[in-house]
Amino acid sequence: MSEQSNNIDPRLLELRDRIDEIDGDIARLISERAECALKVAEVKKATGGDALFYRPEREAQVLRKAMERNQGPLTDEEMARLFREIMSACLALEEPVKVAYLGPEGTFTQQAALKHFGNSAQCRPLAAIDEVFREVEAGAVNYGVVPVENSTEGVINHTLDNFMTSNLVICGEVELRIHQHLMISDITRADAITRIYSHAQSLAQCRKWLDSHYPNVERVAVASNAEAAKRVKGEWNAAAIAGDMAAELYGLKVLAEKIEDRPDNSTRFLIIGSQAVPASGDDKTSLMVSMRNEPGALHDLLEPFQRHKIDLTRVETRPSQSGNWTYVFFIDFVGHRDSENVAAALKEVGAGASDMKILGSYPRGVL
Ligand SMILES: O=C(O)C(=O)C[C@]1(C(=O)O)C=C[C@@H](O)C=C1
Repeated sequence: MSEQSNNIDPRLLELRDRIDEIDGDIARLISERAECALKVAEVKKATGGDALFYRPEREAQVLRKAMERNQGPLTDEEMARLFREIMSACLALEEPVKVAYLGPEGTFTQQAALKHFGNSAQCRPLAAIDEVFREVEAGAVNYGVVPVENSTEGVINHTLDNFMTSNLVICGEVELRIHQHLMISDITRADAITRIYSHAQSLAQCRKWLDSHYPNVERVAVASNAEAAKRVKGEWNAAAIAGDMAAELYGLKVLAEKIEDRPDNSTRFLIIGSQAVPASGDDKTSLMVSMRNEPGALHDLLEPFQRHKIDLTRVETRPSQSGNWTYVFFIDFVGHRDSENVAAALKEVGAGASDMKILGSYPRGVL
């Protein structure tokens, strides 16, 4: 026995033996679970047609159960995160899911993709939101991840506009707490910063902090936070505002942490795909409606939701691409399109609208 293990407290040795035993049990059970997933894949293949290995509604149920069952001491979120990874590995055994996200690597959208699909998914960065839509439409990937709204800065219009012309459906949502950091490279002189790079939304989310700490420094908007981090690598007088992943990916040093003006700063992302998702038991629906431009039109549009006791979670207006002074409303509400009250409300809204498109019903974000 080494000198070191001679000195170890016997209580610690005993506890570690117990942990080894438990790990053995967990490993056996995970393997058993993976065997089950393989059998599920066999059943799906035997059913024929377009076998759907990834099941968003089932995944949401598994994660919710993991949280409900949890008795501590781990938090419900930690427990669900562990199950998220187990399920991601099981799905990869069945068939790896291919996901495109708004890149480059190191963006918050990549973080959202990993949070939603786990580390066993095959994730690929694309340069623009339109490209993510296009790759999913072309079938080059199974799903796409795009940002849709930020709690400080509002909607990402580009994503909403894509839905006007796309036939893809929303299959899920992910919410991410966004922490912005000021970062520099190893050649940057921290006392000589004259330029700060970031995405326009991130610069806006840190406006007050920048006003008080770097009032005279030029703020340069670039295509993404990861792009900002990349640029800083070669510049001695520049800093970037980006998240943890970008700092790690480009080996940057964080000079100031969590500089976002609002501590509850978060971004919502959508999972887009080509197949409608059945009800999971706790779902949301997104809708796109165009209305004639008349007094009371918005009231008439929203009235059926109130009558059928449906909770609206968001109403957004965008100018229509087809004509002057017509508007398109993006509406999110609680409930699945197959449930009775939602189906009834949708029928009435559709009858009163000049156009209506259901963008999808999908499980409410669990993690
Ligand atoms: O239940 C299924 O349909 C499965 O394929 C199993 C499983 C899981 O590991 O629990 C794996 C992937 C699906 O996305 C959902 C759940």
